[in-house]
Amino acid sequence: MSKLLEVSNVRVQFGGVVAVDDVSFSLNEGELLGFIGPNGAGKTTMMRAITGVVTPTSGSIVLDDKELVGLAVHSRVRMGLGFSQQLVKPFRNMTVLENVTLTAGSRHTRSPLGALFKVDRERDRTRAKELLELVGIVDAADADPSNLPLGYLKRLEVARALALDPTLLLLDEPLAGLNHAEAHKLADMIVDLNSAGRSIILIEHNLGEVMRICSRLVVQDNGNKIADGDPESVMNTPAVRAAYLGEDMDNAAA
Ligand SMILES: Nc1ncnc2c1ncn2[C@@H]1O[C@H](COP(=O)(O)OP(=O)(O)OP(=O)(O)O)[C@@H](O)[C@H]1O
Repeated sequence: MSKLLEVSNVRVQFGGVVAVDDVSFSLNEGELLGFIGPNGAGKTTMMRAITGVVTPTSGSIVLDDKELVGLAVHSRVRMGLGFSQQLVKPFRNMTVLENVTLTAGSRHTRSPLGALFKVDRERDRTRAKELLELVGIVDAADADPSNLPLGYLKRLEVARALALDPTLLLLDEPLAGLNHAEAHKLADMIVDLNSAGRSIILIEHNLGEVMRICSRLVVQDNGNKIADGDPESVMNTPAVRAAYLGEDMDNAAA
């Protein structure tokens, strides 16, 4: 299996806080990797280092044999990176379909204005509709996102990430705030995306779903990587159990 992403010795420091401390891991093509750890472990910071929102103090991040560090976010998106954020922030003055259409249009241009002009392009609309069908919210295509429940918004966020047609999809807590049935359904959808060939890194606190769907886990605690391997042996690692002490593992896995 060939390597798609290689993160080497990445360190991110905010003033006196070392959020990510010399972390290395890799992702093979076609993998669904769970990236987990307790609150404040530095997971989102690592994701932001990969997307380019934060700049590592040191280290290297290579996607498809190309160094990402130093490149702007839009360049990384063009190179095949797609991501959904922890906090869902759709454009509220547009319908759900327009939100995804606009993102699909932004694949063709760097300028937000250019993307706006492309909003009516039939090709992007058709693609956007397909994606809404894929994530199961096509019934809300004409709705204003501000009227939608969180379960829909989370799936809208995934559809927007997919509109960029990424080689590597980074999902930051897509299941957060969803009830058991909604989380299960969205997790199944993530599996489907992966089965269709999409490589995925899933940052998630819902350990039950992570254990169910991921083929490998990387665990970060307090900025350090403490485990990397198959889900069962990782969760049985003493360092991982200790990291989650204080968090109720049974609750986390519920
Ligand atoms: N922009 C920032 N400026 C200063 N400190 C930050 C910044 N972003 C994150 N941190 C700090 O870095 C550490 C790691 O935070 P991060 O959000 O990456 O953790 P996390 O594992 O994603 O947490 P959670 O699971 O709670 O979302 C925390 O101590 C946080 O306060």
